[in-house]
Amino acid sequence: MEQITTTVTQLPQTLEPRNPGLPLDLDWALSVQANTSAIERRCASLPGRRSVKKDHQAAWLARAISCIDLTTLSGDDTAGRVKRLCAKARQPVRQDILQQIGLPHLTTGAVCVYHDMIETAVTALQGSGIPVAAVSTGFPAGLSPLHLRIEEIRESVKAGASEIDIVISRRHVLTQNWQALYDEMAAFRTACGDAHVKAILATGELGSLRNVGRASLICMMAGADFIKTSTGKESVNATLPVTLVMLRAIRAYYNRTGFRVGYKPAGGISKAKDAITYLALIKEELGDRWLRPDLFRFGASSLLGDIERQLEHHLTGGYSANHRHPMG
Ligand SMILES: O=C[C@H](O)COP(=O)(O)O
Repeated sequence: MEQITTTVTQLPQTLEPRNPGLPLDLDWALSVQANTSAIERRCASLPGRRSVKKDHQAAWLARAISCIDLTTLSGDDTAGRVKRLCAKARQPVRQDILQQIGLPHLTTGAVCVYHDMIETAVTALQGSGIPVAAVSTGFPAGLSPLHLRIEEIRESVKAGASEIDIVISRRHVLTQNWQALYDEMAAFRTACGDAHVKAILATGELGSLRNVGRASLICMMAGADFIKTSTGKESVNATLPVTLVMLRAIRAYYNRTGFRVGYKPAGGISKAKDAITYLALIKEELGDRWLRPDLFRFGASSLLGDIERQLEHHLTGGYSANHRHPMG
């Protein structure tokens, strides 16, 4: 596969104007269809067809690291675990490896935590420029009262989160109540203020790829900065078919409005080779501009460990044991 051309250190930070959203265009949303068998065929051919040449592997893996929202979302999270995670975000790979690949200042894209851990993460990341993302709005089910979900966003922004990962009400999609979905998303966006908002669709619970495509468009119309597949807690999380549908919705939205919305697959992505497959699909569907942390993130708790092992293998020829790459 062709090399990623710019190195991570040369990447500009956020350049994009924020997506301001549009009035709800129901005709457009309802025109979205999804040919499931064609989508599945295209995705099935992808991992075998795309192979990254050895020389380019380190650049692709480094790019993947720069796009990780390094995540811990467990009921037993502690300040100690979050601090260790933040140290890992600051220095995701052994320093000698970072030196060898010429990226001594490589960091992850963000750290993603529950509300209670925001202040700990903000303090631990001070001076690094790494943003803190908080999951919000009654994550993962999103079934608490709307005014409390909105208040939760405000509290998380006040606590220092600069990115808010909201969950949509799946029932609005399942009952085709697109106006309610649009209004909810618009209210979440307003509550976020200057913080960027990622709309988690929980695609494994939306019933069909067509619903995924329609919900993607509606959330973008209501001002989402990113659309994200999953909470990581559904029984089916990020998949390539869902990714293809969401990327095409992002492309359609860009073609019509000129605004670039970001994409975040999340849940169950734990292997370096899978990360490269995702990057390759983004490159094919949206182009290089989307392969940067302001427009692309992996939501992942254990992907970094495997990438670190693969980088080490690439540079030394040997694999280290998993326990040498603890996450938190
Ligand atoms: O948003 C991130 C996900 O919750 C992480 O899921 P994971 O633990 O399967 O990597």
